[in-house]
Amino acid sequence: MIKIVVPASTSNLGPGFDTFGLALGLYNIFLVERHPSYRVCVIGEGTHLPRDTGNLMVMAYRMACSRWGVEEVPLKVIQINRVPTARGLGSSATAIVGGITACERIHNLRKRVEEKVEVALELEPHPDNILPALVGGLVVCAKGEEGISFVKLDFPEDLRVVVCVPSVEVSTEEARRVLRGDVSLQDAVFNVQRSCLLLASLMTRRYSLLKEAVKDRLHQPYRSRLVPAMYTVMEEAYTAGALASFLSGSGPTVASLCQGNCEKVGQAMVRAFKKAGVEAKYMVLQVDREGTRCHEDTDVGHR
Ligand SMILES: Nc1ncnc2c1ncn2[C@@H]1O[C@H](COP(=O)(O)OP(=O)(O)OP(=O)(O)O)[C@@H](O)[C@H]1O
Ligand SMILES: N[C@@H](CCO)C(=O)O
Repeated sequence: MIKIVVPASTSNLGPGFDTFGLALGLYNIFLVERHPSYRVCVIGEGTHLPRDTGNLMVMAYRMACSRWGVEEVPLKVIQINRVPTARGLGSSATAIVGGITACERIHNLRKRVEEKVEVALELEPHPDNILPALVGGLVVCAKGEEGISFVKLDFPEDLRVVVCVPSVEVSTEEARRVLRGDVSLQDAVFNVQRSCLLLASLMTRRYSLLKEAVKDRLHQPYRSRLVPAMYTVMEEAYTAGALASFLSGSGPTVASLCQGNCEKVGQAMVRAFKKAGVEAKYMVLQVDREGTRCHEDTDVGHR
């Protein structure tokens, strides 16, 4: 049996829409072995997920087999999910990366990251959750005619990510539908400035700049109507000592970067959601620096 461990991720980080992704120390585990027919068992988050070939992990496995010219063998998959689904924490990316990695391992292939991303993009067209799930750390990515370009950067070790996960679900599809197809030059410039400032302030540890650097005009203003009290939750996080606060991916989770005060920030965000009538929970997470890892023929413990 092969154990594939894939990290959750938060993407966009405010202004870097479809560009920035950060791997988180929260994992979905896929236990995989050859089997006479496809079988999927889901433990933990997402018990509603399909148990057959309609499961995204299996779809990704089959897609990789087809693109890489190997004959698929049916799999038994046990998913141990810790990443909440439809919350902007890259759950679908873990499934896609899990399936592609299963193909690589089951069929003894060695593929470059770029080749894996190419397959993944057929199932999820934006790379900002896929790449951190694969390689870990803070990833800057760009999709072009020649394929994917990306750089993995070292995220400051002293920062934690406090994620506040509300009980409401928002699908990525819905959260992309509410966006505008065109943007003004002013808004484009606003986001370019802040995206660059965000990377510069993280790389030089100038944390006092982060609050300005995570402001966004391309997606958060439109998504705020899908996420009750979104801006209030961010404000309360700042009051409690957060350095930066933004919508995690397409939401509805709100993520805050903290150097200290993690519990205080988490509790403040939960209270703000509650005031708006929404139950929520928080988690204090490290950044994952390794990305997807595999253990073969091991005694499978639950990580
Ligand atoms: N762990 C998983 N295993 C298998 N399929 C999944 C998993 N997580 C999500 N999916 C599938 O991905 C599809 C798209 O999910 P969606 O983008 O709405 O949520 P998400 O990926 O959990 O959210 P996000 O990417 O914002 O974290 C869902 O229909 C679901 O079937
Ligand atoms: N960049 C994507 C991430 C989806 O999780 C979006 O914001 O729609």
